[in-house]
Amino acid sequence: MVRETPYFSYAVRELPKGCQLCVRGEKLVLFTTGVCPRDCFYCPLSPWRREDVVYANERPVKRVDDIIEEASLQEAKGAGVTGGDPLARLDRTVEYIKLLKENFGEDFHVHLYTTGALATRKNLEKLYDAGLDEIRFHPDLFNPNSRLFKVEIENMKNAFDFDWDVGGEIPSIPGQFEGMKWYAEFLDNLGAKFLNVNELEFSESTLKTLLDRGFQPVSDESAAIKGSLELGLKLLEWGEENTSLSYHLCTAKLKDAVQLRNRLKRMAKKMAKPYMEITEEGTLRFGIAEYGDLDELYEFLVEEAEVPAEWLYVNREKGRIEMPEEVAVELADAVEGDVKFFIVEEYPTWDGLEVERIPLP
Ligand SMILES: C[S@@+](CC[C@H](N)C(=O)[O-])C[C@H]1O[C@@H](n2cnc3c(N)ncnc32)[C@H](O)[C@@H]1O
Ligand code: SF4
Repeated sequence: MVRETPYFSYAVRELPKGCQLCVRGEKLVLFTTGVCPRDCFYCPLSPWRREDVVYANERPVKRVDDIIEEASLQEAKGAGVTGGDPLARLDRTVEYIKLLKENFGEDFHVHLYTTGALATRKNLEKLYDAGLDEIRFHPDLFNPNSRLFKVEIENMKNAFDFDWDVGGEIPSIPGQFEGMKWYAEFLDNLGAKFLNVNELEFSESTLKTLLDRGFQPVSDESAAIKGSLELGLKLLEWGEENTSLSYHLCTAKLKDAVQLRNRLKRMAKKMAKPYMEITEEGTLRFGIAEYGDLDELYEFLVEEAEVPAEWLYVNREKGRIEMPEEVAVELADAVEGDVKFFIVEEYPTWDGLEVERIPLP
């Protein structure tokens, strides 16, 4: 039976270990390069992420310590190594896997996504020796006449010489059932453990291409593509009968509502300053005051408005003074002039993305 998980996704048999940690927000997302030998029409990466850049979650990585710091803040129990194709910068990827294992121990679970184009036996051996626990292949399945597809499929066979979990991970593309079935059978015959299927989503950079190809979003509020989820479910039903693989159909809703929220909540506990409230969604909520001269504003708030200094934090980078929500509400009522007060909600992430701003009268 295909079962619905508590995370708005669907599964047949056991969830891969990498997914079990990811849905709980316990996986660091380690993007080791945007470089990739492929050019999938559905590639979600923005143009600046297609470059040779490194990120740990949303944090740009300048030094290896940035990776350790981010993983510690998140209290991560593992990492998903992604890209691009992490094998396009193999030495860097190997170095980071070793670093994580050295700092957080052997049990820190690391899985990696790859096209397979560069998965020679020698390269896989380096990843295995670094401690990689799980590898997921995404070959050019929807372009089966390409030269790369043949190389990727050949290379995948090398992965079965090592004692780690091997699986596939592909998007569910409406109209491509035959290809997806073929891949499930191929994996099953090789002795793979699982096939993960992702509900297809558009991103800013692919919306036009997907619309031109006749795909439609499921609604105005969602990035998911119509028919992808249903096709994924059909594959899971077929796969349960015809293969012995485990399947996980990862939905757009899981990524937004569960995985991201759980990761944010873990981060929020570490990032929240005393005057910030952690919301149900894992965002940080607090009050702010904005005014041209922050020093003048600070002096006014402490001396004239008699706000205890320990309730205030001058954030020069963002040009504002931060405080508890209730204090901002009271001050907005009492203070006249050009000072502007707001309640804001931000992600507890490195970039502190603002998701809500309520002006106070
Ligand atoms: C974002 S990629 C990262 C690793 C690598 N770039 C790749 O494509 O395999 C991870 C997985 O996302 C899936 N994916 C790629 N494009 C997608 C899209 N537009 N919507 C949903 N899933 C997608 C693929 O199944 C892929 O294995
Ligand atoms: S393999 Fe991944 S990164 Fe590479 S083009 Fe395809 S979706 Fe983009």
